[in-house]
Amino acid sequence: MLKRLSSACLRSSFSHLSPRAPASSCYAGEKSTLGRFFRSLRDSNPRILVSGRRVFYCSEAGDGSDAADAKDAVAKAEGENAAEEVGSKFSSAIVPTNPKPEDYLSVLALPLTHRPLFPGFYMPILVKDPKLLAALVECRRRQAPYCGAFLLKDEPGSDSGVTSGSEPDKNVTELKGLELFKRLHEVGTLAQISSIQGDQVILIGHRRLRITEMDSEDPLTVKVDHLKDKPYDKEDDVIKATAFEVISTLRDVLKTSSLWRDHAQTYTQHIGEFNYPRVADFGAAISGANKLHCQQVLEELDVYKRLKLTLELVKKEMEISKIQESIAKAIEEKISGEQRRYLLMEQLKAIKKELGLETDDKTALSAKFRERIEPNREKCPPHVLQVIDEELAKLQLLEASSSEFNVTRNYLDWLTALPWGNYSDENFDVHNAQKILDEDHYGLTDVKDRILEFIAVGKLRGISQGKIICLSGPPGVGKTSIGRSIARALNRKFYRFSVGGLSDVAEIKGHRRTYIGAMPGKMVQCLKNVGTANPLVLIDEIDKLGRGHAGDPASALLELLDPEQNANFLDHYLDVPIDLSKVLFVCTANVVEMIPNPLLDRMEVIAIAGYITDEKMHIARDYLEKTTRESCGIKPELVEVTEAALRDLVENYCREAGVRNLQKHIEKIYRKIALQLVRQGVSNEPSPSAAAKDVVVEASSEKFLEEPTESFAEEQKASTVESEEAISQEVSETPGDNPVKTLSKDEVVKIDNEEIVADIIQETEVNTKVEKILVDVSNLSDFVGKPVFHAERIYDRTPIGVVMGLAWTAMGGSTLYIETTQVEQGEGKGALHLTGQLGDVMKESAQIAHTVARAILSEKEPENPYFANSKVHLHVPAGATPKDGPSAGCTMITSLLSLSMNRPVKKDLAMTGEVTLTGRILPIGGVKEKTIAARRSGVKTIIFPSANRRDFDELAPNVKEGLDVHFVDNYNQILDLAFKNEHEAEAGK
Ligand SMILES: Nc1ncnc2c1ncn2[C@@H]1O[C@H](COP(=O)(O)OP(=O)(O)OP(=O)(O)O)[C@@H](O)[C@H]1O
Repeated sequence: MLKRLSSACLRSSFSHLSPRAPASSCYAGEKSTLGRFFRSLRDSNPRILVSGRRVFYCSEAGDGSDAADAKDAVAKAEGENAAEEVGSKFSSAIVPTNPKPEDYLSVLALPLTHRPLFPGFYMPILVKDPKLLAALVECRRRQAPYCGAFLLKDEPGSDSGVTSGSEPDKNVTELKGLELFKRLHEVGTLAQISSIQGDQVILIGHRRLRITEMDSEDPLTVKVDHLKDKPYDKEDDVIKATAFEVISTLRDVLKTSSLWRDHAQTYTQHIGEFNYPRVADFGAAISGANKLHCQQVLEELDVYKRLKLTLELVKKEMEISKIQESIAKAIEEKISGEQRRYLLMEQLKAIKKELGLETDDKTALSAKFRERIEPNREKCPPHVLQVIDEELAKLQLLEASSSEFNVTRNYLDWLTALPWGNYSDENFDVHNAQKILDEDHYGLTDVKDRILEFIAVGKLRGISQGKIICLSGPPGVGKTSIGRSIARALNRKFYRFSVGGLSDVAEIKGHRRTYIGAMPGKMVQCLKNVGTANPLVLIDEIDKLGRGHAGDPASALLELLDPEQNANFLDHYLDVPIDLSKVLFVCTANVVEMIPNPLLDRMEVIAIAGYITDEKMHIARDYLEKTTRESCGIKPELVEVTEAALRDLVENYCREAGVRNLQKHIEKIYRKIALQLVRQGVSNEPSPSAAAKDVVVEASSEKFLEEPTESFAEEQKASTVESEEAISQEVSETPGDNPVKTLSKDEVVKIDNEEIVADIIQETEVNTKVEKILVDVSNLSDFVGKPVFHAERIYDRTPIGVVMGLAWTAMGGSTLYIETTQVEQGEGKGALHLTGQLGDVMKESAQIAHTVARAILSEKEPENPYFANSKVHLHVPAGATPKDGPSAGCTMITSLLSLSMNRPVKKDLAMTGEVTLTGRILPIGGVKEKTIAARRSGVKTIIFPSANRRDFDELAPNVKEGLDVHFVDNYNQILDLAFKNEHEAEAGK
């Protein structure tokens, strides 16, 4: 409680108690306080201490002298005036009228919740019980202002006594009579009621009391015995030493704890005479010890023991104050460090500003934006300049910490970062472009021609207009990489973004600026990124565009791509029209049919069908192998992949339309080769011996530089000889029979050191015997494993009822079989059963085929009732792959006829074509893919619809080479081709 009392509170209390003593006098410095303290201890005999005009009163001197004696002493010491003053002070603090304190044998019991009251000390308490308060007021009025102050015991079961300063009992005021009596500690203090203000009562402790019995209940009055300290020898050394130790510890604590200083100052002015018992009480009273420990001190009547108890308390306090000091110091250091930094930063800012090195944030920002736009001011459209100027003006008016400031700053950042009117110089040199395109890609003549045409038009017009080219084809045919190559050929910057799965329009058109974290769309990001207004933008996977709830991205792309609209493309974030008409857009797709129609309508589709074996061989040899070898860091002379191995790889391992899988296999081969080479000890880094030689040269040449002495030649000679020795040592240490060039001393001196070492390194490298790694058909499986099994060609010679068809998928073309077999036969049992995950169109196509086959059979063999009486099962392997489309119509008819006529079809024959009910053959798509797939499967004869002749004729000669292709209008023609046996065929020829 004492500790918790603020010094201000105490000050006010004391100034009230001793009105004549100036408040400031209570706050003398620490030195004077301790000085008085020591003096009072040294001069412990006089009971009244006179210090200047200040008088300290000891309420209960060790020998029981009273206040009247004190008054006399003061009168003697200071004369009348001083006596008067003391008297007036006494009248306001303790009223020494009859009866004397020791006459009080029955007193009002005042419960103290926090700490006991020590004799000679003040304690303000709050009395909430109105009856008790009235009784106290009455006591004062009756000139008998004494009561007993007793510490309240903790409620049984609570542990609040263990920790000092714990929450006081909430219901102390509710304790009355016997209940209260039982809760009081037996030993307490006779307290003078100094003043009562409202419910605040100020007590001054006088002497120790012990309760003997309860006198009356409400308010509680108790009968008491007055206690005296046990007699002790004032000259006893042990007591003296203990007392001094208490004092010295107190002094140490006072040094560190300002809180204690306040307490000490306050009490030393009012405590009066210091003797040993009083020192003990003083230490306990001002310590922050737990109330039970303080009560122990109060109850102890043996002075030595009391001193010892107090010493324990103050020592503990010392430790606490040390910890407090270290905590305070650490925190202070931290805070002062931060403050110092802040202060220095502020100073730095001010200095920079003063020197004109840095302006404030806003001005610096504005200057930065202006600087950015200045070089482009002429090229920048006026409406954009106007917006920039307006925003810059707005920025100056905004508070730097406001959110709008940030929005404006970000906006300006984007606006000024765009390459307004900044175009890269285009390459209109067709030959150069052709060279670049050929450098990067084999074949792809359609794409390359289209790009060259584009350049030619640009050259004639003087400017090139943005166009949308769409490259469609199976994966891995080089759509994305040719895009990059086109950009290089045109000398435009390249930017690629994929719209696969994109469903948010904001990705393309940006968010409105008002949203938190708003960003411009992909196109604006692209322009900022590339820094030119005419880049080549590759929009990948346009056929996989998502469809989201937040608008339709396809429509947003339309605005972006359409040359009619994109001259004024409006991004939501930027909110100023951007001219995208100079941008060249290249889109890629696997399936053109999946591209939204309005988009497709604006594109120029170039189909890349896939590669045949020869093309793949070229690509592998001239492009993939080269780049992979370089990326693996392998020198060409160290490895050889034979033609046969490469062909084996292409035909048996990588049979897909594109070359991505082939690329992966080649990478696999080269990775393994790299490992083998490293194991053999070949690396591109200099060998350790070469490194050692480097060191020798470095050391010697440094020496030459540092010490250009007269005897330079000799030194050079000497050091070179050294290096020569080192070199021959190194080289001779290398294993094997490498010929080592031994240099004579004269030679060495003549030639520059570096040259020698370079020569030797080169020679050792050349002479290092590295076995060239050969990848052949025989060891190909060591590098890429066994060839994967391809089920594409199931039959070497198709049995009856089985015919090979040609199909088109997003992965390229492929061959497939149509199989039919008879399930059962009987009068009128004719039916068709279909399996093989066929789509609706294919099912219908099968029904048509059944009908047409029946019609043809009845025409060819009128007496054959096969279809009328047989249930036929038609299956298209592989059963797990969904299939659809009408192009297998003619294959199905052929298969059904083969079954019904019990004749196999011609060997190595494949066909494709939609059939009508009347037997006419309609055109199909994917001629190139299908032809390539047929070649892959070893087909010799292909039947295509006549309408596809043009498509076939356009194919490269190497694709067509060696194929016997027939074009048909009517199914009857197929019948002739398919079932003509070999002899007939040869006779026909
Ligand atoms: N004609 C070619 N000449 C040289 N390299 C080629 C050729 N075609 C493809 N490549 C190489 O094949 C790899 C795969 O090509 P790319 O990634 O461009 O395929 P893609 O058609 O875009 O596939 P996807 O549709 O899956 O995106 C690239 O490393 C590319 O260089």
